[in-house]
Amino acid sequence: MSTPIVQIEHLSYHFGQQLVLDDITLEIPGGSIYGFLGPNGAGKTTTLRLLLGLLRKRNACIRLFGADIATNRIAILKRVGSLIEQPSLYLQLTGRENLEVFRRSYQCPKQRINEVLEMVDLLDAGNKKAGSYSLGMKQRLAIAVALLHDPELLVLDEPTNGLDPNGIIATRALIHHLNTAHGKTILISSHLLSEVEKMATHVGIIHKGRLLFNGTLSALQQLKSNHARIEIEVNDPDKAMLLLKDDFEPLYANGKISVAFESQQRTAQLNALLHQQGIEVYKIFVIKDDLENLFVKIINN
Ligand SMILES: Nc1ncnc2c1ncn2[C@@H]1O[C@H](COP(=O)(O)OP(=O)(O)OP(=O)(O)O)[C@@H](O)[C@H]1O
Repeated sequence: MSTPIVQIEHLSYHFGQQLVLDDITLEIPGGSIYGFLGPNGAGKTTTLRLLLGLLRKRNACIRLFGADIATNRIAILKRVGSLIEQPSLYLQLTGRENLEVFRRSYQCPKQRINEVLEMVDLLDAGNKKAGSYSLGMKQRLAIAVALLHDPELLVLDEPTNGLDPNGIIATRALIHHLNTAHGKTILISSHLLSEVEKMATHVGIIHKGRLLFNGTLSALQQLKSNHARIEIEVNDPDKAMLLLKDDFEPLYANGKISVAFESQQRTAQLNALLHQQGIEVYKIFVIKDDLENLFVKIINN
């Protein structure tokens, strides 16, 4: 297996007396979109700042591309593009001129400006002043700046924050495109599970400085289906409750019976049992806890 692009081992961090990160261990595989998810104040930005060497800690075990950030910061940052704090754009300059300013300091070839404008879908708006851009366009221009030196890893802190629905969709599409068409590994933080669920291949859930989940999105969704229930609507709920009581631990609420989902076979058994006892089954379906509920459950554990 190839070395993960990011490896954090047992990372803790204090601001004064406050423990902000508590023994964080995670890995981000190359080629992934890693959604770093947590409510406000969970410790996402602090983790990202430590990762990029913007905050320092002695003996923190943080490796990017297999090298320790503490001793290889400059070499590592050449391979990383990031958007952590507010994008620092010159609003009186055009999108193209903004890129030219950064291109000179990064010493990238001139043609790179057109390439990154195209990547973020701003080629047509490149000659307009950044001050006239929508928030979503400004965000895309800032991402274009982060892409100038052709980084392998892109770190974006809450990239959809404050955007309108169209801006959110465009940013999501851009992240997906950068990953699939340009091979970028992307780390995005977010406080919205629904957002992460739409973009990420891998997920880390952080709450109060502790990492509660780290794995693939499908593993998280598997966890979700383990929380699924079967809902049943019948002509005689009282009789059905009696029948199911011993084997299925049914719950009754709002005129509906529900039992924990175990397997399709078990669902068929339940249906057959009700049918054999003369109960008419009007509806029987699996309801999955949406990830939002699961997230709340995970963080409340
Ligand atoms: N420079 C700082 N000095 C002191 N405390 C800080 C500092 N930066 C962050 N904190 C505290 O550390 C904790 C984690 O903050 P952090 O910004 O990492 O969280 P977050 O998950 O990124 O949340 P948000 O989405 O609100 O930015 C919070 O309690 C915050 O108040």
